[in-house]
Formats: sequence, C-alpha cells, structure tokens
Amino acid sequence: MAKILCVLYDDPADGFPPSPARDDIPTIDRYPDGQSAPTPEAVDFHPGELLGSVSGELGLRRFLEQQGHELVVTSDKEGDHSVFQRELPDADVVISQPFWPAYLTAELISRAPRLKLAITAGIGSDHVDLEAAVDNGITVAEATYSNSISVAEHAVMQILALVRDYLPAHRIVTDDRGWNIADAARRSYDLEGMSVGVMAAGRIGIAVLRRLAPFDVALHYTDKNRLPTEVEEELNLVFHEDVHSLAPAVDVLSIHAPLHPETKGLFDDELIGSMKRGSYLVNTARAAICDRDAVVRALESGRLAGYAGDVWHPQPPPTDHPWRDMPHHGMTPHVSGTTLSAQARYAAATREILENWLSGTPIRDEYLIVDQGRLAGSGSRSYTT
Ligand SMILES: NC(=O)c1ccc[n+]([C@@H]2O[C@H](COP(=O)([O-])OP(=O)(O)OC[C@H]3O[C@@H](n4cnc5c(N)ncnc54)[C@H](O)[C@@H]3O)[C@@H](O)[C@H]2O)c1
Repeated sequence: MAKILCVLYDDPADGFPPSPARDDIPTIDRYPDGQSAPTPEAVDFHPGELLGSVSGELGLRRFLEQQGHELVVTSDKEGDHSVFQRELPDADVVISQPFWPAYLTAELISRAPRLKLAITAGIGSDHVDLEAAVDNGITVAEATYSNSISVAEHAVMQILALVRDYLPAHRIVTDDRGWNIADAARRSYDLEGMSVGVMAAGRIGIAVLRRLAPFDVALHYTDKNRLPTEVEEELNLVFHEDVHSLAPAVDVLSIHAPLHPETKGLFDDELIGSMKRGSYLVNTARAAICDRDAVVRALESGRLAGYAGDVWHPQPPPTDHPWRDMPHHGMTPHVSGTTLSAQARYAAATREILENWLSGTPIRDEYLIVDQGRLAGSGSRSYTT
C-alpha cells in the first residue's frame, strides 16, 4: 500500500466555504491543441468546489482510502519540524502545487528513499530538483494544459490593468473616496497600436497571443521551438531569435517560459535596461526568471512603467518582500492557475495520474516531465536540467 503525501494551501481565512459562488462551471472536453481534458475513471467532487486547499484534499481521500492507501494532507511545509518534512521519509508519492510549493530539494529527496512519484497539481515542476529526480529514478508528472488558459486570461488582464493604470483608478474610488480625473488619467494609455511580445509561445504564450490579437496590437514572440509558419501568418507574428532581440522591440512583454537553468535570472538590469523607457513587464511564469531587485530599480527609474504577475520567490513571500511595496505594480498572490475552473481540471488530472501509477499503466506522455531517469514527454520539450 502506498503513502501519498499531499501539500496544499490553507483554507480561506474565514473557513472552508459551505458552497461555491456559482452552481456549475463550463465543461471543457478538449484543450486548444486537441489534447483531451483529464480522463480519470471517476472523480469524487463536484467541479467548481474549492479543491486546492487543505480541506478540499483535491477530492482524493475516498478514492485512495478505499484501496487501502494512506493519504496525508498538510499545508505545513517549511523546516525540519514541518509535517511535510516529517512525513516525507516513508512517502511513496508527493503531490504539491506551484501556488504553495513543497520544495523537493536534492537534500530532501536524499531523505526520501521510497519516493517514486512527484505530481504537480498544476503546471511547472521547478519546485522539484529535476536533476535529483533524474538521478533517483523519480517520475515527475504534471497536469499539462489544466490551467494554461487560466494563466493566459490572468496575463491579459494584468497587461490591460497596467497599461490603463486600472488599480490606482480603482483605489481613488475605494480608498481615497475621491474623484480627481487627472490622477486617474496621468499614467493611463490605450493598448491599441502598441507592440506586445511573449517570451515563450508554448501553451500559455500562444493563448496570450491569440487573446491579444483582436486588440489591434503588433504581436512579437521568441521561443526556442519556433511556431509553425501558418500560425505565424495567421496571427501576423514577428519572430525573434532570442529575448535580447525581443525585449527592445516591444512596449509590453509577457513571460511564459518555464524556470530552468536557461531562464533563471534572465531579466536582469541589462536586459530590462534594453527595453524602451516606460515598458510594461508581466510575469506569470516564475519569479526567479526576473532579478528581484532589478525589477524594483527599473520601476523606480521609470525604465519600466509597470510590473505585474502572480509569481514570487519564495512562496509565500515574506511580509517585507520588496515587490509588495514597489511603485506601479499590479501583483497578485500566485492565483492565476488555481481558479476554481482550473482546480477541477488539475484535481481530475492528479487522480488520472494516480490511477495510472497505482495500476501500473502508463501515464500520458504529455503529463510527464521526468521518467525513467531522464527528461520525458512535455519535460523534454520545455526543460533542461
Ligand atoms: N502562474 C501560474 O499559476 C502558472 C500556471 C501554469 C504554468 N505557469 C508557468 O508557465 C510556464 C509555461 O507553461 P505552459 O503551459 O505554456 O508550458 P509549455 O511547456 O506549453 O510551454 C513552455 C514553452 O517555453 C519554451 N521555452 C523553454 N525554455 C525556453 C527558453 N530558454 N527560451 C525560449 N523559450 C523557451 C518552450 O519551447 C515551450 O514552448 C510553466 O512552466 C510554469 O512555470 C504558471
């Protein structure tokens, strides 16, 4: 029998909601590239419920316990005495979410001799030391595509919020109880006619490009895997060989690459300094792709007119993290990929992966990041160790 250790974020501060705000959510059978939505044999939850917090348990308890497996769910993840680190040494499976990541470092992996499977309930497995997973024969799998559109919508929202300076205007109404139109207009522009670029046009990046096309903007992108010519022509995309060519060419840049050795710290003083004065940078990918203090400096100097995103390092960030107080930012907590709509999909994908693993049947190739001692599936396309 297997021990499954699941690290989830805390319930809402005022308790687990007795009912969701809406009775149902749209059913998505297929993702934009034709990949089918998760196909577990069954689920023990109602889509639209809060599943990603501790009491939601990703809807897994009945399924696992009926088969005699042990499920431990906790939000307590930091330090030697945390429930996560105390339960890890005899765990067979760890499930974690990027929103509240249980950092599976090489050192922790060395203390978990039974660990065979690390599931990311969401997308982005950089909280797992992939090299250590390769070396220790651990399979890493994630819920590919489950929240890609969720994140794309968030990025588009934040691009518009920055360019139009939405949040300060909202605060004039709620906090100041005021009506100074000039205060609201002094940094507010139209997106129309601007150049917008994405760094990485994978599942999220292409969805951002598609959603922005009707805004009559010039679309640019870079990716180490170039898109098919017909997609470039359809969206009238300008391709850049690398981010150093993309950054100075656009007014707005949205980051959608995974965090791995090629992308860590990429947006430093030099790269951000090559952008036009008054550019906007949105990062819903991973915080460590940007140099934390270079972002603050660029907002203070006016090189960046705005920065937004939902990803921080570490997570949760300390209360004095400089991104909480820097000027002209539109940051949210790491929430874009954990809408209730996304939760239904990644909870179902997590169940599907567990069903496969527990019955010894293959996990879908597109869910795999590391398998059999090497990068595999989606991981071999998007990551480097
Ligand atoms: N904020 C959130 O809630 C949230 C949710 C999901 C995913 N994400 C992040 O977004 C990332 C992308 O997700 P996705 O579903 O689009 O993944 P994806 O695998 O579909 O796309 C990743 C793309 O990045 C490209 N790429 C990788 N390294 C690159 C490099 N050095 N230069 C240029 N391009 C590079 C790949 O070729 C690929 O096209 C994830 O890895 C994750 O870190 C965040």
